[in-house]
Amino acid sequence: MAEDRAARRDAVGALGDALRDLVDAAVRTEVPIPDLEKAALLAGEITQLLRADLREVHEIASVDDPEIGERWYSPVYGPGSPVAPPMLVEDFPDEGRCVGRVTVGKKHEGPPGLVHGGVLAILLDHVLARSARAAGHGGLTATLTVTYRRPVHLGVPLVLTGRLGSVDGRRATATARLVAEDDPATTLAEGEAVLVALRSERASEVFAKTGRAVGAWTTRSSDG
Ligand SMILES: CCCCC/C=C\C/C=C\C/C=C\C/C=C\CCCC(=O)SCCNC(=O)CCNC(=O)[C@H](O)C(C)(C)COP(=O)(O)OP(=O)(O)OC[C@H]1O[C@@H](n2cnc3c(N)ncnc32)[C@H](O)[C@@H]1OP(=O)(O)O
Repeated sequence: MAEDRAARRDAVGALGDALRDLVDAAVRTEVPIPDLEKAALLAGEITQLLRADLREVHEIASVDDPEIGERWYSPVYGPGSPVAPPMLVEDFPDEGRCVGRVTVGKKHEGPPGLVHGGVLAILLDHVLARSARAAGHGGLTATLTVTYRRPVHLGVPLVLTGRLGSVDGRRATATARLVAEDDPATTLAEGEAVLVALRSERASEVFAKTGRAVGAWTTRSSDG
């Protein structure tokens, strides 16, 4: 069974890679109209193939692990998601820190040649929530403040560092910083967040439709 899931994860990741290539080509192509029309037909065939067995919207994917919050279709880091950049994240739980590495492409463009600010916000939100989660203080983002200091260019390797700040009952704070890999001294954007763990009874309500125990966003203590 474990082996089945590993094989399925490989296949999900391979499809994700292929679809991300497709999305990149789709948002950059200047081929003639008949080729666009042909591509639309071919894409429709792929859709039919995948629709043969679909989850409901609240259902958790068989490749996921909801207890630790590993999401194979996460729009931020999910290997299976065509819309994820995807960001690769390393956790340093003892230091309350995590480091994300990502290069953002054309599909996430805002101003010409620059990364969309909303996309920077989602990347910062992820490392903020994750630095707390990795240190055992998982919660939902209650507030998120983003400061955009310099334009961030497409196609440039970026490094995001999230750091857990204070913890007070179900509430934690975190800060994050975004830099270009080749210029780590210049801050491009910063994030600050308050993360609040759901009380367990509230979590049961919020995640009821998934039909599964979802531990990663919930307080595990009785401090609620
Ligand atoms: C696949 C292979 C790759 C491998 C990857 C492997 C692993 C990946 C693993 C993990 C990934 C990790 C993490 C990243 C994950 C996700 C990041 C995305 C995060 C989100 O996308 S998340 C969605 C958006 N988010 C919401 O959907 C929240 C909606 N909202 C609510 O659900 C409530 O609003 C809530 C719960 C926030 C509060 O509700 P509540 O009823 O529990 O609150 P309550 O009043 O009891 O307050 C309790 C204490 O929090 C304080 N407090 C409350 N609100 C505050 C605020 N705004 N500012 C300051 N303090 C606040 C109070 O002051 C009190 O503090 P005190 O106890 O000291 O008085």
